[in-house]
Amino acid sequence: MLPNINFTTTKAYNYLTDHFIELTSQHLADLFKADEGRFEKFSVQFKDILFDYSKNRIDEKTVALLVQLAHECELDKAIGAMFAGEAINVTENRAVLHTALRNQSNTPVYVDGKDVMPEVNAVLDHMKQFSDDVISGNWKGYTGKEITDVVNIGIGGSDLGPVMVTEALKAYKTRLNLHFVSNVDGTHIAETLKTINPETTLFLIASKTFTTQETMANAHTVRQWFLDSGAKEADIAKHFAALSTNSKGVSEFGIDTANMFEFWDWVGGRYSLWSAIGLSIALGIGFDNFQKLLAGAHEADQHFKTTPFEENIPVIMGLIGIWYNNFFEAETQAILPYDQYMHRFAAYFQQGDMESNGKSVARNGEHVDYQTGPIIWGEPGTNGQHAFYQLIHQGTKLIPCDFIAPAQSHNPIGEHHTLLLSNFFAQTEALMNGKSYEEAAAELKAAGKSEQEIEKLAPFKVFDGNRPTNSILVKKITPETLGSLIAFYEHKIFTQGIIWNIYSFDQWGVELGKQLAGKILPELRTGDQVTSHDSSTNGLINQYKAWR
Ligand SMILES: O=P(O)(O)OC[C@H]1O[C@@H](O)[C@@H](O)[C@@H](O)[C@@H]1O
Repeated sequence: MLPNINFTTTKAYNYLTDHFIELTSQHLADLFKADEGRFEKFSVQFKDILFDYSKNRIDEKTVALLVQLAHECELDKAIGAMFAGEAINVTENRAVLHTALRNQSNTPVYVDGKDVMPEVNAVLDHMKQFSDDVISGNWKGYTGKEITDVVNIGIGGSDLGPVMVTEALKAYKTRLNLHFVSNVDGTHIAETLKTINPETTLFLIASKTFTTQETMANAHTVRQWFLDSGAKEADIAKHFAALSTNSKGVSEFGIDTANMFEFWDWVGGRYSLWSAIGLSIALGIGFDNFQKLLAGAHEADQHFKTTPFEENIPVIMGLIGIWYNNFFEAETQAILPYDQYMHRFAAYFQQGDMESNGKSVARNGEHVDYQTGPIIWGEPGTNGQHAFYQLIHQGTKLIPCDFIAPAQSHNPIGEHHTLLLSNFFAQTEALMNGKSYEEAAAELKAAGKSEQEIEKLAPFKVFDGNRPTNSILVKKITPETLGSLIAFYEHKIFTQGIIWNIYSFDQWGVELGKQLAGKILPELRTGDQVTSHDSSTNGLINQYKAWR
């Protein structure tokens, strides 16, 4: 059972409200000047990951009160309930056990009295054997040729994780070329089909439910394309595999259940890259590396489960997020990886975070009267610097940012990585310190500007600073560190969901779009004028019919 506590009624929340007033008058740069030990105090190293949260608008009292808040909200109990396989996804009556998928220590994990580890391990063995076979060329297509290309067809959680991870770990690429088709827009599949050969392509139909409209439409299109190219029904077994919880749906589609990689309803879609949904990852970077990814996540799980909150990276990340979301009224959170390979990391956690904590009904069924999940966004540095950092530095909104960078590059070309990292360090420093009027004026003077020009220009060159950031410096982006990093973000989301007293593992909001599209689809199939909606929707549909 999850606790049911309105965090705004806790003692800690009350203290934090007063403390917030004290603290907002202090500039971050002054907090650093006043305390030489700030970095040591507010940073945690976990293996090859250094999490520095000292450039946040916090002091020791803030951290103590936030930790008290976590205790009052019974976060420890909630963590225990998740790892123990309790049905904490209450609205779907399901356990939440992505942690069991990477439970490399193999201790039993029970769901309804049954240990799930034997099944988890059996699917992992199947994935190993299959991916080894395909990568080695042992697995042949219907004309006897080796597989060269793998197309993953899936959307949302059945797409974003594998895309993000295979991009982030491209340095570990096997000989297979990966493609991902998600959008129901025919352009996505059409453009992919132009680049592949049916004789040497393996299609992975990735869908937890095996009913998702987009995925089914794309799957049927490729199946037809495959048969039209000259293959027979019997050849499908050599070119199609399914990653799903729905074995009935898979066999009805015509995929041999021997080529089905199963997972279970206790794996949430947006937490499923660790499951059979990760088969494209195993094919793309090799099974050993996939297993290292799981091992890295498992280590982060142990850290989350056993470390006191004061030293617990995902708990601190979550609490600091709450500090900005609920006290500073920050609406968004930027994730800024200084690593080109991680260019889909923010997009991945857009789903991870926003689908999990984009909720407004508390666990007691009542509407919340406080803010919940933030808007997540971001792009890799340094690209973002030349696009939207202007607003982060000088806009009117407070945007807490996570800066992530590896100390070692997989591509150490010339001075590139040093240049990249100089930007990484400089940005968080500048966001913290800002630039005073006097400094701006002095710079203009040094550039030879007249007193009059200085007076005119200096106000625009002032930076308030005091803008908060986390810095996550990792030694290198390896499968292990990436696995840990993803798990930390997952547990950050969990921590916040517990404190906001919401259910983080359902997604009823997504269902609405599916229902509405299902209602309009039959209307689009005829040429008849539509009058059943509001005037805007009718007008748009009728104009579409006139133009198509
Ligand atoms: O894996 P399937 O079942 O196709 O779902 C794909 C995606 O569908 C969406 O509507 C959401 O529910 C996501 O959480 C999910 O990842």
